[in-house]
Amino acid sequence: MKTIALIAHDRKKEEMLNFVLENKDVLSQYDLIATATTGKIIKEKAGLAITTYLSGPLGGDQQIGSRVACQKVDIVIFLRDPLAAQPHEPDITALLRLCDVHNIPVATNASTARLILQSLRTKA
Ligand SMILES: O=C(CO)COP(=O)(O)O
Repeated sequence: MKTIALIAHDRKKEEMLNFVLENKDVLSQYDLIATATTGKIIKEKAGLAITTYLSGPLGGDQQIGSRVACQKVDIVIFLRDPLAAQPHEPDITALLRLCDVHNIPVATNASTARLILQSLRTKA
């Protein structure tokens, strides 16, 4: 089964939850992984099974980056907050870089994420 990583910064968590609820039918067919707080919200509010890693500022982006480097992640949906500085900015940059290194589709906003999921729907 293919794996999708879901990550959202604090001010993007509501948008992520709405996106997940909107696409629950597709997402439920994939293995889902997430950083801690994002995953907890998705588990509790959308009722989807999801493997969680550490919170982003504590190393979660790096953990997911290592899964990307090991070719264990097929799609990354990372709703970044472009208007707030993050203490772990280098980890975020590293994760996005690894997606490019390994040619993994990565969405950093909800519109792109919707387009990617649309392509999964047409494939199915
Ligand atoms: O900070 C994050 C991504 O950089 C997300 O971490 P949380 O899902 O734990 O809030």
